Amino acid sequence: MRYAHEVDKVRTAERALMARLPDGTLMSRAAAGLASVCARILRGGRPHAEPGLGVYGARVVLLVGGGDNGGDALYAGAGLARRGAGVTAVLAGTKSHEGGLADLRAAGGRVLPVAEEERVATAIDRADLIIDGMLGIGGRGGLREPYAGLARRAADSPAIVVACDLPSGVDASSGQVAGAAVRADVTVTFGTYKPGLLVDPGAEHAGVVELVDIGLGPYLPDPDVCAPLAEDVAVRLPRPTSESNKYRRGVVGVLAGSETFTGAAVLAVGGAVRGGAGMVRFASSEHPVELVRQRWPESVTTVIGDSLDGIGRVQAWVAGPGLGTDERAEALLAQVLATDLPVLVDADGLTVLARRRDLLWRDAPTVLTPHAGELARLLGTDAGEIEARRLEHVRRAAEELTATVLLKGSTTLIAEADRPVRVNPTGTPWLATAGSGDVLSGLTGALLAGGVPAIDAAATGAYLHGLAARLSADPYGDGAAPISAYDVLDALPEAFRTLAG
Ligand SMILES: NC(=O)C1=CN([C@@H]2O[C@H](COP(=O)(O)OP(=O)(O)OC[C@H]3O[C@@H](n4cnc5c(N)ncnc54)[C@H](O)[C@@H]3O)[C@@H](O)[C@H]2O)[C@@H](O)CC1
Ligand SMILES: Nc1ncnc2c1ncn2[C@@H]1O[C@H](COP(=O)(O)OP(=O)(O)O)[C@@H](O)[C@H]1O
Ligand SMILES: [K+]
Repeated sequence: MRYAHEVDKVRTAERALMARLPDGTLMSRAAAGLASVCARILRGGRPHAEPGLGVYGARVVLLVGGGDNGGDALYAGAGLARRGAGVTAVLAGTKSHEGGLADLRAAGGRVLPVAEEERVATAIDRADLIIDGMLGIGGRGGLREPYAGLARRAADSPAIVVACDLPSGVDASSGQVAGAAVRADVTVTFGTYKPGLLVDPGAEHAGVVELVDIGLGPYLPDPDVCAPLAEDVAVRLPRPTSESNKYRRGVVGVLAGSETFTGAAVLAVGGAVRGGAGMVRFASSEHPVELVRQRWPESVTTVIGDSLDGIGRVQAWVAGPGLGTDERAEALLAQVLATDLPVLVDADGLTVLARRRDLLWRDAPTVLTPHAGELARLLGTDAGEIEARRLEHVRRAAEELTATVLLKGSTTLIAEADRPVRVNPTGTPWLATAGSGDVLSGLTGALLAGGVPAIDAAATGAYLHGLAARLSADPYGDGAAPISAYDVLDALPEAFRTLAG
């Protein structure tokens, strides 16, 4: 698991640790870690695997702000200068870290005030590697000048950009980017991950994130956000044993599709079948039932009117994809939510819930899987607001709607009240294709029916779904192609095997 802490918690932990150490110890640990990652990158090591030019003679530019983030960059630059790099520090703050500046000078580094615009521009344009040390966890809001101009210039330079602690302009606690911000190829972060490095839009600005241990671990409280690694997800996968039969593995009820929308039902049932359900019971009107029966003969289908009576026993429900939003859909959704079973609500089901939030007052687990537009309807705001502050909104939704909320998008977030928000690390932008969300709901429903707790089912579903999409869009890791929701379904067995193996 990668754990992330908000700024106030990082500061409290840093204070506790600093009180036990000689002055400057933490900064020198941070700077040493940063310098060694930069040296590795210059030599062509991971996470930049291209043949490197080496540290000796490399042109390194430090963008130095007025706070401790600038101090880290100056000390790291001094370290690189001692290994033979040509280091230029661009001083952009109203002041600069004195110790760091003295160390850089002593190591033979060059110093340029930001006001020397032409020389600064030339240095940035010719750099092999740029260290962004303008703002760290002390940053607030979008970058102001002259930082914003330096960030733009760095973006146009062919240099590799390495952010110190976090890309300047990214809000450390939320991932919000309110204006200009640095786009890094690599971010070297200290002590713990910051939520803004894992959650978009910040995550996208951070590139590959490397954590440097500065000894903060014992002083950190519970995390605010975490991103599971493959092994964290693998242990939660339900695996059939010799004791298993189709009922014990979990029966999923899928309430989806309508005379107008049939594809969503076929995909959601497919997600449930490929998600490892022992059995899928599909309830809908005539046309979708006919199509599901043809494509998934292994499912048990029932044509229903406006009642679910006679469907048979299930252990969890998936309700909503293609269901429509009329009174019948509302009545059926109400019946599903009146059960004492785990229920996942998606798509049209969420639109119905936006006008019938009272249906969420239940004791059994409820998982909601909105995209930003659907969540906006549920919370009475607009999608742009949700996208800009995804973390805040997914938390608010989990609390107000008393549900496990999986917010889809470029980084999928999963929230449940009083728990760290989980960030899904898999996926690809190629997944943004019609119908892929229906596959996710079926798949997650199968995990719920298999007895996986709601937050783990949602996190495992999102992980497998994103992995399947990646395996299908870019099977050899050498170039991606467009995929359909069906391709994601077809890649699910391989995603399971990859994860379990
Ligand atoms: N406190 C510690 O123990 C450690 C701190 N470290 C470093 O210290 C950093 C935090 O240092 P600071 O607290 O000095 O804060 P920063 O260096 O992040 O920046 C603070 C300064 O930036 C200005 N500023 C804020 N937002 C701005 C904006 N949008 N545009 C322009 N200027 C803006 C503020 O006025 C303030 O002067 C960490 O990110 C990390 O890099 C590391 O050395 C590890 C140890
Ligand atoms: N920019 C993106 N990068 C990566 N994944 C994305 C992006 N945009 C959307 N997705 C993913 O694509 C899927 C789309 O689901 P959804 O919006 O429900 O579509 P549909 O309703 O057509 O099935 C979700 O899993 C979502 O997380
Ligand atoms: K920075």
